[in-house]
Amino acid sequence: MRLYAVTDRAWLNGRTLPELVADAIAGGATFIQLREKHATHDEIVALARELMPICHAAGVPFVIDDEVEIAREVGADGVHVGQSDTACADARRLLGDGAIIGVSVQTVEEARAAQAAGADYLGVGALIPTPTKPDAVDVTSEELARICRAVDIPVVGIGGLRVETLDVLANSGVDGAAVVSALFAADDAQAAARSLRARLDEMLGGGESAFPALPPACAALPAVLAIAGSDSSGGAGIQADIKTVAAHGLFAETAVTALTAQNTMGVRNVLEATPTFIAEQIDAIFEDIPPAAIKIGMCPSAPVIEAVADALTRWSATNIVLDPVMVATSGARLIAEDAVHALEDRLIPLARLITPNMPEAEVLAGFEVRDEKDQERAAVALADRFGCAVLVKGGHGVHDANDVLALPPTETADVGAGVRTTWLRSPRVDTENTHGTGCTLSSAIACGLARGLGLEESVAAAKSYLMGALEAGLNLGAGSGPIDHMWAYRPHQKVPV
Ligand SMILES: Nc1ncnc2c1ncn2[C@@H]1O[C@H](COP(=O)(O)OP(=O)(O)OP(=O)(O)O)[C@@H](O)[C@H]1O
Ligand SMILES: Cc1ncc(CO)c(N)n1
Ligand SMILES: [Mg+2]
Repeated sequence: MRLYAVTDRAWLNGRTLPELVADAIAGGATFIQLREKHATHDEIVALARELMPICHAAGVPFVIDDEVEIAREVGADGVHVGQSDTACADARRLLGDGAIIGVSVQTVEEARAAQAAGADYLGVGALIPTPTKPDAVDVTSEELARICRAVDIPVVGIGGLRVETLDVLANSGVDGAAVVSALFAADDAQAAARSLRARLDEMLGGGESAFPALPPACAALPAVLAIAGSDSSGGAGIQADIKTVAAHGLFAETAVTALTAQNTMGVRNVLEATPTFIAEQIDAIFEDIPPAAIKIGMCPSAPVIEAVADALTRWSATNIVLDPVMVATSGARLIAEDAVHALEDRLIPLARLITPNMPEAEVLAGFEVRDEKDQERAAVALADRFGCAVLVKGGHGVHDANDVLALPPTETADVGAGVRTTWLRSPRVDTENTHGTGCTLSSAIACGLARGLGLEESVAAAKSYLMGALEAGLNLGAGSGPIDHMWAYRPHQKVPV
């Protein structure tokens, strides 16, 4: 609960709240509260449904201010209630033991009463005069310290907190800071979150404070199926897929297409599964736990591709993200020359989204893809040709790691228009350790789709997740090493690269 972000749409300036929340999380926000004082019931429900998957994709709890019924309706992780809102005990009765319930307090007495009523954390403030309350310091830093000493549950300070005023929390015993305009009025919410996190970790000690984890999985946990090759090094392939799906709090199922003897320096051998055995794996899965989304990775030969395509057609599978794996980061080929046609004729037509890197886009588009202009041209050409969405990834580019997403009319519901493109931009993380980034990204996108996110939001959330995994700075192996799929669950301490 180190950096607790309370949403406010007052300063959107052309951005969307999901974009701002994804940026805040990418910058280090660890808890999101949707707060809407004037929106209608339906507007709050719609906003919650957009924000929840983005939070859960990064392992961040999502609560709603005051609206207990809506929290129950959308399955939010909990609520935050004030002294004049629904009582904590009533909220607990409505939402159950697994919910996270926060209470606003201003005195030791209110704090003790909230803890006794079952609160999981407290919000204490306002600590700093704010533009809306220029003369009100409802709680002094001394009273804040007394409240922290009086209870055993986490406490966040709130009210007028920004990087310059965080010192008011020093030595108080709080677990974190709740901020509003410092994040949502900032020109760059991700940068603002980074600055706030850095100051808070410096002041309160690095790492995450103890805080209720996400509620236990509900019975209807969405399943994501990965049809891919095993990477013995654990960094890419089916291993990366399983880790990514688990990190998103979803249920991973797998159909293995091949075994590779591989490490960060290369692939020394490949053992293909038989087409029959691949079909048997997929049939077994669909007969029992049908997946909400599917990620297809390494399919090393035409017979394997035919078997996968036949099985997915047999099951009328949808929400398919196809990563057209051709070459590993180490440079080893992962598909037979003659299999590319089978990929184009049988698998791509089944996909909702394909995610070629630049070399793969070059093979599929039939022209050079060396810069962002080529990336966009290839994405549009492939979306036009196959009628699916196309994400041409920019990891093999020269400058930043910018990916371009081409959306066909079927994704934009704007049938009159042609293919629309949008860029997912991120700074290039200064690391050699990028093994499995493509596998991880495509699986994370499938997780977004499995949670009911739209395609653009799924790609944006997946990109944020991937950035965290890269920035964690894992440094294993003598070659291009793996990334940290579990970064969102670790204390936010940089692993020295
Ligand atoms: N150093 C980096 N910093 C930030 N993002 C990166 C970096 N390298 C790759 N990416 C991102 O990782 C994703 C995968 O891109 P890339 O082009 O590496 O795919 P790939 O070659 O299929 O990866 P893989 O090695 O898993 O096959 C893209 O979103 C890309 O922008
Ligand atoms: C098994 C497997 N699938 C995909 C990739 C792509 O990186 C890899 N290196 N290994
Ligand atoms: Mg790849």
